[in-house]
Amino acid sequence: MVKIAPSMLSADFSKLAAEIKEIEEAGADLLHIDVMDGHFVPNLTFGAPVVQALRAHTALPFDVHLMVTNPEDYVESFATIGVEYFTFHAEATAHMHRLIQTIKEHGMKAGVSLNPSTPVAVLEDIAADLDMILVMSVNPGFGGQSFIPHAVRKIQKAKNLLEFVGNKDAVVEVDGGVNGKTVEAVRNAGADILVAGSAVFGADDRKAMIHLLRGDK
Ligand SMILES: O=C(CO)[C@@H](O)[C@H](O)COP(=O)(O)O
Repeated sequence: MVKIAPSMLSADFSKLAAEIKEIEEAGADLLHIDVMDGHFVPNLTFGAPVVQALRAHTALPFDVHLMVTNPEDYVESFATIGVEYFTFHAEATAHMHRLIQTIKEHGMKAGVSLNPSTPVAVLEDIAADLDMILVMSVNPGFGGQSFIPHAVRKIQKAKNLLEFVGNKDAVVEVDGGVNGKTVEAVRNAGADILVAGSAVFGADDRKAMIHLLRGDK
C-alpha cells in the first residue's frame, strides 16, 4: 500500500504544531518537510531550528526534502533532530556518491530528488546505495502547481532501475500536483510514497483526502 506524506509547505505557518498534530490524527504516514534556501529554488522556508522545534510535536517520521545549494552543509544539523529521510537534489552536488555515504554515516536514510528535466539515468551508478528516489512532478519551489504528466513514466523508470540493481528496500516518492485527479496514474506507475501539499491541507476533510489518496478501502 502507498504511504501519504503531506507537505508542510501548504500548512498554515502561523500554527505549524497544530497543523502537524491534525494531519497525524488524520492518518498521515510521514511528514514531508520542504527546506528551501532561496538559491536553489526561488523560495525560502525554514531550516534545522524550526524542524527541531517540531520534532517534539509528532511521532511521524520526518521526510526532509532539501531544495538547497550545498546540501552537504546540512547533514550534521539535521542528523541530530531525528530525521528518517534526508533527500537532496541531484542537480545540487557533483558528489552524490560521497554525500549518500555521509548521510548514512549520520544515521539517516539517503534520498536523491530529480527535477523534471533531470533523467533517472543520472542515478544508474548509485541506485544500489539509495534509500529513496524522489521524482519531482512539478518544478520545485512552490506548492499548488499542476502535475507534469511525464513524471508517470519517470516513476516507472525509477522503479525499474531499483529492481535492475536489486535494491529491494529503496522507495520511489513522487512530489507535486498529486491530488484526486492525478493520484490513480501515480499509484499505478508504482510510486511508494505520495507527497501531497495543497490537496491535503486545502481539503475540508483532511482525513478523507488522505484515505482517498492512499486508496483505502
Ligand atoms: O517540494 C515541493 C514544491 O517544491 C512540494 O512538496 C510541494 O509542496 C507540493 O505541493 P502540492 O503540489 O502538493 O500542492
